[in-house]
Amino acid sequence: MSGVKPLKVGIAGLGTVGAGVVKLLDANADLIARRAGRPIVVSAVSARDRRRERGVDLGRFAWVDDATQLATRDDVDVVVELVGGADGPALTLARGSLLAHKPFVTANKAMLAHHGLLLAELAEAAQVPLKFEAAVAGGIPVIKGLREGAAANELSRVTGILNGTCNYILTRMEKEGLEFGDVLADAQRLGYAEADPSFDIDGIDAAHKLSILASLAFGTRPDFPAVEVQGIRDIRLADIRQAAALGFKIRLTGLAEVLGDSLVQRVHPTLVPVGHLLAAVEGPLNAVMAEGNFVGRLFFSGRGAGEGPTASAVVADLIDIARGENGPAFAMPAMALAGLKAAGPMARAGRYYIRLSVEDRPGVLADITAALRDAGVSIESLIQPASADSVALVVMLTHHVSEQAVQHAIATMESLPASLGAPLFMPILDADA
Ligand SMILES: NC(=O)C1=CN([C@@H]2O[C@H](COP(=O)(O)OP(=O)(O)OC[C@H]3O[C@@H](n4cnc5c(N)ncnc54)[C@H](O)[C@@H]3O)[C@@H](O)[C@H]2O)C=CC1
Ligand SMILES: N[C@@H](CC=O)C(=O)O
Ligand code: NA
Repeated sequence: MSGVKPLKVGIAGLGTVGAGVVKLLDANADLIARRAGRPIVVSAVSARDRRRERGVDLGRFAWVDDATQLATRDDVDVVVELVGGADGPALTLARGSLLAHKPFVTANKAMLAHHGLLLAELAEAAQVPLKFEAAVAGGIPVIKGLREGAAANELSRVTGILNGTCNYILTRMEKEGLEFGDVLADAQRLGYAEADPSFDIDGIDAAHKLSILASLAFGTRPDFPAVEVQGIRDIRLADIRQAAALGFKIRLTGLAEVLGDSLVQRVHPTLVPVGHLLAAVEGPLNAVMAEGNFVGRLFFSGRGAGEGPTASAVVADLIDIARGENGPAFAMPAMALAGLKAAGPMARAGRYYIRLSVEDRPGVLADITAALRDAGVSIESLIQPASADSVALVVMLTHHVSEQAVQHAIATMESLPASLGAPLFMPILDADA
């Protein structure tokens, strides 16, 4: 491909994803050049520690101590940000690159969830692409799928498993009978977890991604603060076993849908019927389901975290840029994105799983059932799994009720003298949802 100008890439961040991008560009260089119409080469890199062993030869690239300088270097045509963090150097680099009219690629969902609208506006003003396929569901081409493949459809709902770390933890608990804390370190070692893993396990990472998906799907401004979030920290092995006995798996799901003139955005551990597509999503896999008014149901699945899959998505964006593609970041021009009010938590209804720990003594079950009756929550089944010592676990599945009623019953149950901590509740996904 002599005579063709290569696309010169500056990479900030050489951790799991950054090193993966260098390896992939090396390994598939010829194929990528044929598909992109020109070679894609790394010209300059920046990271915190120059000497760290990363399994790649960095001697060929210019080393830049201050990553934000990549934005203005003549040997950089496109900037790839793989540092992380909603603000700080990542945001400075993003703004600097777009203001310098350089295409910008990022895997940073935290930054996009907080500043996506601003960055989209800057990209449009500069008429350069802002690309972030890696930011949602790692290697799965779901951004492209919604932004381009489903662009002709009105989308009514997006549901998904959006965090590989949580899915990996829940699956290993389920298959190996391990407790939550036993598995987290493995997820970190395998490169799935965020630098601060509480972003994963507390559902914040999934919420970042959900707010990006909602914007793409519904033509709304990314609204991360409006996402209602609960993570998996309180899920015990006993919940997973009980759910399995009742025909469910526990998955951390994200749901976004437009209800009238308001937007539901929610991340919550959920009971998924074993026959449902999302129940088969295991380990670090992610999945996204979207409903279009002409295409029907779309189901995307694949690896949502880790070096190879995430690098694959970053390089796909670079190939688009090398080809000259430059569509709007969030499927329509930033100024056309609407602001929808958040649907209140009390607008919801469905079936729920409730688990509480109580002192094992006479009269407690009667108090629990009274709390449910007074709140108007009707119970489909109540189970008291065998438990040790003087602590009893009580597990209930409700009939279809309002979440407001469930929350009311839970508040009463928590205040009972025999209560041993905050009850856990999880929505149950409908089999055909
Ligand atoms: N690991 C994964 O599976 C996925 C990660 N992401 C996102 O990709 C980004 C990078 O993630 P990882 O590679 O996992 O993180 P990491 O922690 O492995 O790597 C971060 C890199 O940034 C460098 N860095 C930190 N501060 C810097 C600064 N001021 N200037 C220059 N370099 C700096 C570090 O030295 C390191 O090389 C994050 O935004 C993350 O949310 C997205 C999808 C999947
Ligand atoms: N920490 C994230 C990485 C990918 O986005 C996850 O576990 O999904
Ligand atoms: Na993706």
